[in-house]
Amino acid sequence: QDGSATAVPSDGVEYLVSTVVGGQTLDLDFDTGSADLWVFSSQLAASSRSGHAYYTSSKSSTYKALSGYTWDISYADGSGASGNVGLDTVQIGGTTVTNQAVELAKTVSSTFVSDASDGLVGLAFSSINTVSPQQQSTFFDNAQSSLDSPLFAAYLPFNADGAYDFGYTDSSKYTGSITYTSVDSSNGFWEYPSTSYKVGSTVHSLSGYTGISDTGTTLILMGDSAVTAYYNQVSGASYSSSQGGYIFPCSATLPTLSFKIGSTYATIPASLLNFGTASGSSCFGSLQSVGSGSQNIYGDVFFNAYYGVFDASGPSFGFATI
Ligand SMILES: O=C([C@@H]1CCCNC1)N1CCCCC1
Repeated sequence: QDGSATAVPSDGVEYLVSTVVGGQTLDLDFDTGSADLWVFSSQLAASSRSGHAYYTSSKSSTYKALSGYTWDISYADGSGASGNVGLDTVQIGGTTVTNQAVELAKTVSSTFVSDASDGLVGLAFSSINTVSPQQQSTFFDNAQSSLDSPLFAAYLPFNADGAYDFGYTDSSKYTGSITYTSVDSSNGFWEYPSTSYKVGSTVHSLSGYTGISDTGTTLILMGDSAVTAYYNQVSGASYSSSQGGYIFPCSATLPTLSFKIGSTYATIPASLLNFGTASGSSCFGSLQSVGSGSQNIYGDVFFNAYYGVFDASGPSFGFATI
């Protein structure tokens, strides 16, 4: 059944969605850049569970253990988690999946202990799920047959409650029309060509680059050529190793940043490109380096400006101004 679940911004880093797993309510981070649904669990050391809600399988009447199944995930930001696996009923908004693979954490890295989420719902393609010996399907893959349309959408307005819509697009959440581009899912991501960007009105080529729509990443991460070109246009900008990225005087005038999603530019307004105070009168940029490779990562800052539609028929990715 179609449904919508509220996404609440949490300390500007992530959006959390209240999710019921085997009758137990957890605040989970919806991550279109990975494909594991994992939760803080009673199997974690008490020190790792501190400050978090966690799932206890023995308290669920619908839990079924998958004996001998394990999972172990490492994210590009250096964080990670691992544990064992069972099946249970998962309810998100009005959409319920029975016998969803629920990955119970036995270990989580320190960033997860300090972050607000009680786990993640992976919404990338099931081909990159880490469960062994048999890969498991995502909540979205399992839900598709019960949805009017095989799609979900992310509405993540800046500093305000948003939503994830399952099975339909909600025209009250965007203006104008949704522009779609074909997705190449061969790497397991919602990935598409992204071969040009603009700093203000100046056009630059990004030959061979792709973009990945990742609601689990906070910022916009692009190749070093684009990041350098952008901050060259910001007076007083510099890379700060202590702050871990580009900073600039909070009084600086910022240009807009646009990048192609397929053949259509998405434009991020200057207001969203200042992520906030780094230290004193220095502010931290919402555009940072992805490091090596030719995959740009378009995270929550992108979704602060655009309603994002993840359509499994095709597959395709669509976006519309919010
Ligand atoms: O590991 C990640 C991110 C980390 C933050 C949470 N989302 C997944 N990647 C981004 C997408 C390409 C592969 C690496």
